This record gives sequence, structure tokens and C-alpha cells, in this order.
Amino acid sequence: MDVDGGTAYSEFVQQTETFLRWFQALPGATFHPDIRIEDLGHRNAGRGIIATKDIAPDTVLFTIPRSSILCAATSALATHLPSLFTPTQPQDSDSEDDSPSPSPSQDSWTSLILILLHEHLQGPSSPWAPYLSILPTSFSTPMFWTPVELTHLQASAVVSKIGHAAADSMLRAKILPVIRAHPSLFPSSASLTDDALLALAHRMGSAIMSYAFDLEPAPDSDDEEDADDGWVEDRDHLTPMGMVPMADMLNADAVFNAHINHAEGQLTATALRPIRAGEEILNYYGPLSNAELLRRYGYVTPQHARYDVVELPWGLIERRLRERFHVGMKEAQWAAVGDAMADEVEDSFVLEWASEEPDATGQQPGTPAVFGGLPEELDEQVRAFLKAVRKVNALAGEALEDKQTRKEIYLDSVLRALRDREAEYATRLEEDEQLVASGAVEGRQAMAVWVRKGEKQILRAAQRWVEGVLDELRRSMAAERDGGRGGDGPSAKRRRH
Ligand SMILES: C[S@@+](CC[C@H](N)C(=O)[O-])C[C@H]1O[C@@H](n2cnc3c(N)ncnc32)[C@H](O)[C@@H]1O
Repeated sequence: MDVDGGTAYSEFVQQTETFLRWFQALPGATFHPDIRIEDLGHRNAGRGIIATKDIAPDTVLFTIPRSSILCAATSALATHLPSLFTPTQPQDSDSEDDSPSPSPSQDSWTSLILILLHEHLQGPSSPWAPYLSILPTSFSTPMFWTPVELTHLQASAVVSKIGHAAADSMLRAKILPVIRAHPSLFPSSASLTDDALLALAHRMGSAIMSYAFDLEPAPDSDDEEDADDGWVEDRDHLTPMGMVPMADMLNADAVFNAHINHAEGQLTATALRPIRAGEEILNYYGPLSNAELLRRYGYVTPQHARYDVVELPWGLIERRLRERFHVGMKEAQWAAVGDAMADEVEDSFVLEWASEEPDATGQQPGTPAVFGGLPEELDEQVRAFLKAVRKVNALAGEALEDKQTRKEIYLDSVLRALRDREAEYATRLEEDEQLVASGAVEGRQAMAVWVRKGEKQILRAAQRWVEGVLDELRRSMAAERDGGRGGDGPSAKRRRH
């Protein structure tokens, strides 16, 4: 996030002070005297909260009364337009392209965008004005990157998940018609063009993406069992969301020292372990890959690399599998294989490190993340593919009767697909590692290098893993063949000893 790129430092400090005074004046709010909001712009981290003295575990760092959370339950917009805030079922994504109606139904996501727009356009008369003034006006999420900046992400699947066009059409369909139909609730909106309003709605949407919380029900509510933790995670658009002043001043990492607890009348931030003077107070956004952290929040950290993932498309594997049967398989038979599998095909498979979650004090296990194996679903899909091949082609089927042969074909094809996938990236892993180590890149390019480096590291580890299993398998197949020859020379097994 670029915190107010053009705002003078003194204005930045003044906004922080005004916000803190506003927060401390809220009935029921507390802010521990041994913490401070600080400008962390020097390391592109915006504002953050720092301990000014040593802090003991379980210390309450600050308390946010639920009445100060900006959400459908507190904003005046919901009383002006109650019909828009009646919970609706989520709509499938296709319906977002429907032509706009003057009163489109809202979900928790779009209703919070409308609430933020309503409050933002009230200017100083919004009860949340001092809080809104410290929200960012620009973001580092890839949604706002230039085409050249996006090329640095190379073959990362995150590029296809940015969704600018889908967000555009959703905002045009659900947000603009409401504003145009109720200009008095969105002061000065009448003087804004559709494009200007759209840009503002994007800004609010991005603020929600990186600042809003899923609001857990109060502990005594019936829904308590379903309560999820903290930050916006799922996007089913049913869980109520809200902007939680001060809780969202905390930066986050996969090694962290604070937690937000959702109690009945208030939310509290508490220390999970001793925090030393000068240390930053950090929250946790969950076991997110750096690609996902970048997509939602616009930053990456080395600690999140253990949660990196890479997608291996089925198309690459299938192509390599087909090569193993080029003799005797006609196009029509491949089509029959495709038909036989039609209902069960996954488009891609996620490869990840076998990595534990942080412990209850926010620390990572000492063990390094290792590659634990291929996903079971991939194994099943290849099995279904080979079964279909056996069904449509008797000749190929004969070769597939042997279980070890089937496994060899599976592993060999996956290995080649992994190499193909790695080759889709424009630079080699070693170059990226060198770029990171040398510090030769910065800003968005550096974040992109972290993302693609992490993905390639999994691809490499997966290749090493498959090579190991494949070597062992081939040795055992050779030993069996040699053994089967009835003792002409030493068996492969014996040769190894
Ligand atoms: C909830 S806000 C945290 C407060 C924010 N730094 C601010 O100035 O308002 C989340 C945003 O803070 C930034 N952020 C959070 N954790 C970070 C970290 N560990 N390193 C860099 N930036 C971080 C990202 O821009 C993210 O989108």
C-alpha cells in the first residue's frame, strides 16, 4: 500500500494524532499507554503499532467497542435504505454481469462498499471521518499494477485471479445504480462522472479487501459455532463484514504476537507472548501464500513463503500422459477418454509445502517446510485417465495391466509436466534467488520476484521428490525384469549392494 503518496509527512502525523484522539474518545475504547502508532513508510508498511515498553503476555493492547465498527449495523445508510441491507443469498458470478437494475440486491461485500462511499462522501460530518482520513487512497495490490509491472509475475497463477474486469462490472451493476438513484445519500456524487465514481468504488473495495474484518457473532449468539477467525477470508459474501478502527492499524505476518478477540460488546487486541520495547505488534491474516497476500493486501513477507503454493494445470500432465500412448491411439479414442472423464476432471492441482500452522503464541515450528508429496486427487485423476485409456484401447490397455508400469507412466508424465510448468516462467529460479539476495530489485518488482521465486521453489522440490520416487521404482522394475530372466547375471538388486 502506498500510504497517501503525496501527503506531506506532517499531515500524515497529524492525521494519526487526530485519529488516535478520536479513537480514545469513543465510549468503551482503550489504548494501552505502552504502544504507539508509528509511520513505517520507510519499509513500505504504512502505519503500524509498536511497543514502547516491554509488554507481558495477555496484556490487553486496545479495546474497540462494537458500536464504533463501521458496518451495516452502525452506519446511517442502513436506516435510509433498509431494503438494500436485508441479507440475500450469494449470487453466482455470472449474475454479476446482469444489466443494472435501480435497486440491485446487495451482499455483505457490496453493502460495505456502499456504506464506505456514503460515509466518505459525507466528508467531515461522518462520525468516522478521522478514521476514514487515514485509510489509504492508493494500493499496491496487482489490481492497480501497470501491464509492465504485471509481467514481472511471469507465469504465476495470481495474474489470472486479479479480476479487474469482473470487479468493474460488479461495481457498475450493483453500486452505481444505487448511488445514482439516491444522490442525496451520497453527497457530491451527482458531480462525479461514472468513471470517477467507479474509481472511488474500486478504492473502497480495495480498502475492504485489505482492512475489513469478518465480524464474528458475539460469543452468546446462536451462530457462535460457525464463527470464523479475524480477517476477511472467505468470499461467500454472507458473513457480515465491518471496518474495525485501530484493529486494522496492526500490520501482520506469519510470525505474530497479537490476536483480536471478538467479545460481545467489544473487540480486544491482546498480546500472545512477551513483546519487547521497540517490537512491532503483529496480527495474523492466516496461512496465505505470498501470491495471495499480494493479491489481497499488496505485500509479501519471507515468513509467508512456507505457505506458498503453485498450480499445475491438468492440461500439461495430460499432454505428457498422451505422449506415452502415441502409438495406436486415434483422436476419436482420445475424445472417448475425455468423455469418460468429463465429470471428474480438475483443471489444475495445487502443490504446496507440508507446513504446520503457527503455534498458539504466534511462532512458527522450528522445522523447515518440506515438499511432502503430490496431491491425492492428482493420483486419482491420473488413475481415472489410465483406466479410460485401457477401456478404449485394448493394445494400450495390455501395457497398463502392470501396476508398476502405470505408476511409472504417472510419475514420468508428472515430472515432465513439472518441468514444462517451470519453463513457463521467463527467468530461472537461480536468477530470482540472485535478484532477491542482491537486493537489485525493489517495490512491486521485488514483490513479484518473491512470488515467482516461491512458486518455482515448490516446482523444483516437487521435481526432486518425483525423481526420487521414480528412480526407486525404476530400479525395482529393472530388478524384477532381471530376476525374471532366470539368473543371467546379477540382479539389479544384487548389483546395488
Ligand atoms: C489492515 S492494514 C494495516 C495498517 C496499514 N499499515 C496502514 O497504514 O493503514 C493492512 C495493510 O497494511 C500493510 N501491511 C500489513 N502488514 C504488512 C507487513 N508485514 N509488511 C508490509 N506491509 C504490511 C499492507 O499494505 C496491507 O494491505
